[in-house]
Amino acid sequence: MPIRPNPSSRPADQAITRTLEDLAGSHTIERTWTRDHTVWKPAPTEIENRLGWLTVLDQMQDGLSDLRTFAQAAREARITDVVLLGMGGSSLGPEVLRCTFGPAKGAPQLWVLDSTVPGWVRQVTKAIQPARTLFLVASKSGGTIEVMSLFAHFWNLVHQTKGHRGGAQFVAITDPGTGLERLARERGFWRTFINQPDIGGRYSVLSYFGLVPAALLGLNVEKLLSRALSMREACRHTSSPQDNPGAVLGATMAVMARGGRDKVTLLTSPTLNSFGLWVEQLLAESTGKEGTGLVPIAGEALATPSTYGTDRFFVCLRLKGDRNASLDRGLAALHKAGHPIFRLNLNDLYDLGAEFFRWEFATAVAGHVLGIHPFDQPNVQESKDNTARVLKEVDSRGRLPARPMPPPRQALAQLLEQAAPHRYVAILAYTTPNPQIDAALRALRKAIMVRHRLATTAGYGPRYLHSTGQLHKGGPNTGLFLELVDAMRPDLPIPEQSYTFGTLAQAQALGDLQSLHSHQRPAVRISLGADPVRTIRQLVALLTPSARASRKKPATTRPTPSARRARR
Ligand SMILES: O=P(O)(O)OC[C@H]1O[C@H](O)[C@H](O)[C@@H](O)[C@@H]1O
Repeated sequence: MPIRPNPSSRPADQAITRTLEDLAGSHTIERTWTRDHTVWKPAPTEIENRLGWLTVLDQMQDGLSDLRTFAQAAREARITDVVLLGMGGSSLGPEVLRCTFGPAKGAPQLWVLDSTVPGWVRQVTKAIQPARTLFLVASKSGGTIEVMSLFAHFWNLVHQTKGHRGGAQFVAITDPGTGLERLARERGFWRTFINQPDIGGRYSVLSYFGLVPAALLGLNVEKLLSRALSMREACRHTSSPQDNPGAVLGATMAVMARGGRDKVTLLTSPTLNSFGLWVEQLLAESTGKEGTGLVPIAGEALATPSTYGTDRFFVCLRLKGDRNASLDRGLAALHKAGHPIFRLNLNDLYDLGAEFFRWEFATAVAGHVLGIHPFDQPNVQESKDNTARVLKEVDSRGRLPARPMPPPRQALAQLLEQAAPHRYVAILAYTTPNPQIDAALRALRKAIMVRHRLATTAGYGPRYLHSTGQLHKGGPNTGLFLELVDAMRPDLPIPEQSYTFGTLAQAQALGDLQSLHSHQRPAVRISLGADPVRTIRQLVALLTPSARASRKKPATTRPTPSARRARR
């Protein structure tokens, strides 16, 4: 078994074995492969037309030479940069490939832009030479507000640049018959990749949505696919699901969650750090509904075993030959302390292809075991509707609705007084990432984790809305939400819109806050002011008692009645 047998995990091992036996008895794996929707729900809605990821690899294999020719043509056109405009399933897989592999020699640099925060948009705008950049407009639905706003911005920019090649600098990836497909035709895009429509965004990394950027990065797409294909074959094992790597991971995650260990905590070799961005969307959006779900914890600092509560299930992705010393030490300590660990070993970076498929299959299996629908996202729309309402208000009143924001100290205290075992803190940062912000957010997570022994997540807004946002509202009511909102200065107009990028980002933050409150989720909003790094560091300081103070009084927080209720 992948879980180390020790006194604390033995009952869990038995439950996993029983679950795998049940999967065999109910023919769940065979029925998954024959696309039987009753594996998940009695009605076929958003199931029978969402299982294309099981077979898309074959179509992609047939398209390999086309992808190669396309990437070669981009090189010959002396493209220096590729900017991908997409959200959620259309951006996170490419972001993982970008961070993990980087561009091959002679290949253009890839920028993945999945934000409306003006500073972030400006950062990418400044970094590229518009006349020598290719824009990948990636959207399954072809109408996502962020993507269309970014498209309008870069379309304008390109057309204001000397030597531009207009529509020839744009490529679309979308489903058949979308508004984006039409737009691409009307504006004379270089190329449109029409994706198989029966694949949901978060299961699309091994389709055109992931493989077009992979080809442009100069990756060996054939090798990536062949690893995915091997894993797919392994995931066909039906008679003994214990030999099916996807089923084992899925059943284990679900059993662990049912037993209270619902924080799937990803620990990786340093090179694989970004993998969590993709897994977060897959697990959270697929399973975070009907008041249950897996809570993915990625990018958290590895800490001493006593810092973790009994709600953790660790999954380790270890890359052979990477700088693994600290990971190995941390794992050994966790193992000794009796924490359950599931280990996955990658021989080289291309094994990522296999992992993508394994996790997709595992998520579908976990969905079955948890009894939820792993292919819809019922609560994502609410925040979009709220954002639209806020924007309408801006249109009629000429400004964003005023909302009192308590001082940071008060807001943080108000949120964290509800800390209790099994809860988690989600930091939702509407700002522009840079190494200082990343470091400050990491420090904030660590401070919360050490002081309150809680799992933490951190996501940039509006990116997280298309990733963990579903879980926040539809999953277990155990999250404490800390929205950190940038001043959005200087702002940036969106061509042909009455609102700016800054207003859109603010409206998204406000819209999501309203959704969280309407689901009775504890959520506070803190303004990051003119100096976001400083503000975040101040929050860290509030949680980190000075050495002298901590000698006098141990840092404890008396749980409030609502926190006590949240305890299981
Ligand atoms: O690819 P698109 O249609 O633009 O969708 C982008 C994202 O939108 C929504 O938020 C969905 O919840 C995500 O699953 C999806 O990946």
